[in-house]
Amino acid sequence: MLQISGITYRYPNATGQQLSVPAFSLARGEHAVILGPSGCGKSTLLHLLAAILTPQQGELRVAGTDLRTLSPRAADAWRGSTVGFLPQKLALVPSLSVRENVLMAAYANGRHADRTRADAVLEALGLGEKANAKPHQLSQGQQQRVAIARALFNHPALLLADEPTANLDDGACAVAIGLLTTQAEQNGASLVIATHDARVLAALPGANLLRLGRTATEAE
Ligand SMILES: Nc1ncnc2c1ncn2[C@@H]1O[C@H](COP(=O)(O)OP(=O)(O)OP(=O)(O)O)[C@@H](O)[C@H]1O
Repeated sequence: MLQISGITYRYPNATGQQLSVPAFSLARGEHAVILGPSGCGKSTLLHLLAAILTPQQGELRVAGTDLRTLSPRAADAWRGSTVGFLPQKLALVPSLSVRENVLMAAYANGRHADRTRADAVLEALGLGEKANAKPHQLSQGQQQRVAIARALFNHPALLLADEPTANLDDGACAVAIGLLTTQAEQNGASLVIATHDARVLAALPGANLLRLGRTATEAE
């Protein structure tokens, strides 16, 4: 599903260190956790895996596609059919209903807005009653579930989650990780979570670990 070999990335005009990612691979249906301190490049790596950014060096294959070979247009099409993204800031549109927020995944990829599928995904996430509500009428946890529904809408092979447990208490953290793993499994997707939250590791003992920016303390 995912093969990384010797990739590096530096933002244009950036003065800081470039991101260097160790060799890593992930089989279909497996889970991975990208770990590391703030600023080490976890979000940047998720953007590389989603073909939003392109590495300057190295090999990066996701779901059989060599991401470096994609034109920007082909990358957009590939992302729409292959990747579900759960951003740290959920980016729900306040003026749209919960159902319409989920359907945005279809609009964004030029697909048919399948209301029945949107409602089925919302139902599976326990939000069947909330389809017509606006995001501000939902709790934080419910809003995150809407964003998970939106990420799953296009049947992605790869589900990427950026700091999904930031600002959650222990109970909500366990619920969020349980939801992500269950939904990834039910949808046949591989799950990659970027985090600096040790609770995620504890909740996913079988996950493959990819450590970035290892500090001396962590290395001990
Ligand atoms: N668009 C950008 N242009 C230039 N530099 C950037 C850009 N985005 C991020 N960076 C820099 O790249 C480095 C990695 O940032 P990134 O957001 O990937 O880290 P992170 O590990 O996800 O951090 P956090 O845990 O705080 O979210 C940081 O030094 C950051 O300042």
